[in-house]
Amino acid sequence: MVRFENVGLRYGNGPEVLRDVSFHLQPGSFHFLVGPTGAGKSSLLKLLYLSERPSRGMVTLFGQALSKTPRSQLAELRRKIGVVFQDFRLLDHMTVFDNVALPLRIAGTPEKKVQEMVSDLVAWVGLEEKMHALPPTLSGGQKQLVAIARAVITSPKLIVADEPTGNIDREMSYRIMRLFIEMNKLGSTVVVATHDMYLVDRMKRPVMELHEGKLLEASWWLTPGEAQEMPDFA
Ligand SMILES: Nc1ncnc2c1ncn2[C@@H]1O[C@H](COP(=O)(O)OP(=O)(O)OP(=O)(O)O)[C@@H](O)[C@H]1O
Repeated sequence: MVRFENVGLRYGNGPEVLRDVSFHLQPGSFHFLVGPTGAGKSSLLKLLYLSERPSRGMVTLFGQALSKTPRSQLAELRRKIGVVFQDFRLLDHMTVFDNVALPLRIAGTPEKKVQEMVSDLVAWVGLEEKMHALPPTLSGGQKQLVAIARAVITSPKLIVADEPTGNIDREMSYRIMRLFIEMNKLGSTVVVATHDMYLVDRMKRPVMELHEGKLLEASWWLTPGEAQEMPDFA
């Protein structure tokens, strides 16, 4: 599903912020990505959602080596990846419904199907009553639920979340993490970068740890089958 081999990343002429990063994610797996501020978590995620290209080494996504993928085909790969950011990145002048519908409309989905899928998904994240609200009228947690709905509306194979529960209270953080678990149980591979070690400890999912741009040995791994059997929280 995802393979990194001796990957390095530098911005411009700066120092390498990721060094010799190698790992393999199986389809349907769930991983936390942790490490101190500046360790390179966001940078690693940018490589995963194709916003940066590695300076060296090899990244393979969905069986396709990125170095051999022409730029024109990157958009197609990106459509298989759902991304969630700490700061939501919603369009404030568009309703909850229209924000969530955006990826479908860009893909040319027939409007009747859009209406059906978006209504179902907004209800699934628990925001039925806010369907026609504008993002600035929502709480931070509610905005994140909208951002997650938008990220998963196309059933992406890979979901990447960068600090999705930063600045969000504990109860809402659990609700958000449950949505990622649900998506994982439906087959998406999920990677969540976080500082919230309490959440990591309670969820007992495999952890990848970065330190000064190096990936430390992962302590343990779950097969996708084992992952399906896991309780949501310990
Ligand atoms: N666009 C950029 N240009 C230059 N340097 C960058 C850029 N983005 C990140 N860096 C540098 O790369 C290093 C890793 O940053 P990154 O944001 O990936 O770390 P992080 O682990 O996500 O940190 P945090 O937990 O604070 O979000 C840092 O030294 C940072 O200053």
